[in-house]
Amino acid sequence: MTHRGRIVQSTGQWYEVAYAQGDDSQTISCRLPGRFRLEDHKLTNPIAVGDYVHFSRNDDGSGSIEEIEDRQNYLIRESTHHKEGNQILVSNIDCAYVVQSIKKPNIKRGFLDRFLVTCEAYQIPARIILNKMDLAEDKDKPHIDNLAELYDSLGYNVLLTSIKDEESLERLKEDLQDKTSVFVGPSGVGKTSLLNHIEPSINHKVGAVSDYNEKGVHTTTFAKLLPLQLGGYLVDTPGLREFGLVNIEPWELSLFFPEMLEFRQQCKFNNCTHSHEPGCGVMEAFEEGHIHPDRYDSYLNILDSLEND
Ligand SMILES: Nc1nc2c(ncn2[C@@H]2O[C@H](COP(=O)(O)OP(=O)(O)OP(=O)(O)O)[C@@H](O)[C@H]2O)c(=O)[nH]1
Ligand SMILES: [Zn+2]
Repeated sequence: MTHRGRIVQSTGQWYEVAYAQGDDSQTISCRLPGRFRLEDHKLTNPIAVGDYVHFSRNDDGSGSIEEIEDRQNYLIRESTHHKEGNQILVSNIDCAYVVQSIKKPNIKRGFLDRFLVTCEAYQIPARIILNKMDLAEDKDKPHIDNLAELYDSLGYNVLLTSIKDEESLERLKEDLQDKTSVFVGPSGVGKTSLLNHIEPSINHKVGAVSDYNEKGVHTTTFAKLLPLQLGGYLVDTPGLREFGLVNIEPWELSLFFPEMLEFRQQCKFNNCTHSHEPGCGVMEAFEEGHIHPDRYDSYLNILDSLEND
């Protein structure tokens, strides 16, 4: 007889699997039998935190993983152990939140757009958190409103938060309920602070540099799923900062800009990069004001980095 559960943590050899036991949630340490082989040779791990699995119980109280369900999506990073290949960091994510602060540090549009492209490429729904709203002055507000309007119109919900504004945190909690979510964003924007307010039991150190040990050496860390009292999980993975755009060809980039989809079909060349080609539907749409100049600018910047890779 097998049971269904979800991997919430891993040491590389053992997998902690959470499963429902009546109304409660339990965990069991499981091993992955050697017969599981990598089918996709670009990946270095056959199983990842976030995977839904079926396991059987052993006499000693441990479990054996019998089956891994197909993944809805996953985030990868280039493996640090293997020269080639990517490691799945975490799978089955319902929503990725790109966290930025409106001040200290300022909003980084480049980071934001790059990350949204990554989410589109990995088929992970994305939302945006603009944090530290308590630092906004009256003169900043029109700019913030414009930004929120732009990204909302592209299908990325924008949440305005401050750890000093309880109401904004309640809205965020409602958003997170019963979902598996991940927070990403530059250093210092308040990711840890937000997590601590949402789930005080997590109690991470604010301002801690979690990615590196005291000597500044990168430490290999596996992702974890932190259960939320309100239902759902938050992904805790320091390695997320390094993850970038893997395997995107320059001509594909516009597939991940929702506002370009309609216009790219009108391009004369089907491998058009919308940067210099004649008969380009995207450039025409930009000139007619259908694509925001800042987004087109981000597009060109990312294209440039893909072409020079
Ligand atoms: N004014 C204000 N300060 C905040 C807010 N949220 C976080 N901070 C402060 O911003 C600083 C950085 O917060 P962290 O939570 O460590 O930021 P982080 O994004 O987790 O940073 P890394 O761990 O480096 O990625 C701390 O001094 C927090 O107290 C907010 O809403 N308003
Ligand atoms: Zn084009």
